[in-house]
Amino acid sequence: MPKRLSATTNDTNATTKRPRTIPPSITPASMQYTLSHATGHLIHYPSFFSPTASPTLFTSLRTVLPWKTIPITIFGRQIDQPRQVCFIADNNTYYAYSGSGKMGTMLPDWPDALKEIKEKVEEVVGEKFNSVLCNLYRNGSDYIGFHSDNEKSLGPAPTIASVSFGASRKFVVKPNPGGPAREAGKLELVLADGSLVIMKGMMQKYWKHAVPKTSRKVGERINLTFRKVVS
Ligand SMILES: O=C(O)CCC(=O)C(=O)O
Ligand SMILES: [Fe+2]
Repeated sequence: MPKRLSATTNDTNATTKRPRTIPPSITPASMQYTLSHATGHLIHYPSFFSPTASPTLFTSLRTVLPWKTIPITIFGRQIDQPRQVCFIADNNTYYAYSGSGKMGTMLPDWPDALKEIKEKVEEVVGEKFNSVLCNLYRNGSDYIGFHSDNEKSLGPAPTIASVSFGASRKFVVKPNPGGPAREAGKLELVLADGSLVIMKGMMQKYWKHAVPKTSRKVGERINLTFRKVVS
């Protein structure tokens, strides 16, 4: 019998068989999820940035970052991504994902707000990042479909730190059908303003994640995914 999702907060250790939705009202310092057979690891800090710091950071990132609608090529066809993005990285660091083409930094220097966030995140993660892929979800129609951030350039077990500002959106994690975690359930989190999610270990190999569309009337959301491109 495979082990199911186990969720560990600061003082509880719970195992569940059903998909879990963690409402944003439950805000311990961190919630850790070991995703079946230790095939992946997800740590959720529902309120990593304070409610006073987050709106200022949102405004700064919304203004300073060069948001773009970037077409991707899927099966030879070009389509616009259903959100705006931008990529900021150290010089000579390049990244490409599912048909995006090779991207270099879209600004010559890291903006102060981004530098401040990166340093705070690096401190808790205990690793350094050299790039960030930023997403702007303009409303509930913007989304990111199920995918893994499993590009070779990130190495075999990448650590990705994902920070969210603005509107709360659902973040869904599910196991790959053929993988060792296939019998585990879905995990659903609500990623609120100021939250941090760290994904590491075999997360990108055996699991997929998504931010689905919503018919709820939601405002803008900015998400930053800090990454370390290794090759
Ligand atoms: O918006 C999010 O929370 C997830 C973004 C994401 O998965 C990605 O950029 O790879
Ligand atoms: Fe992702």
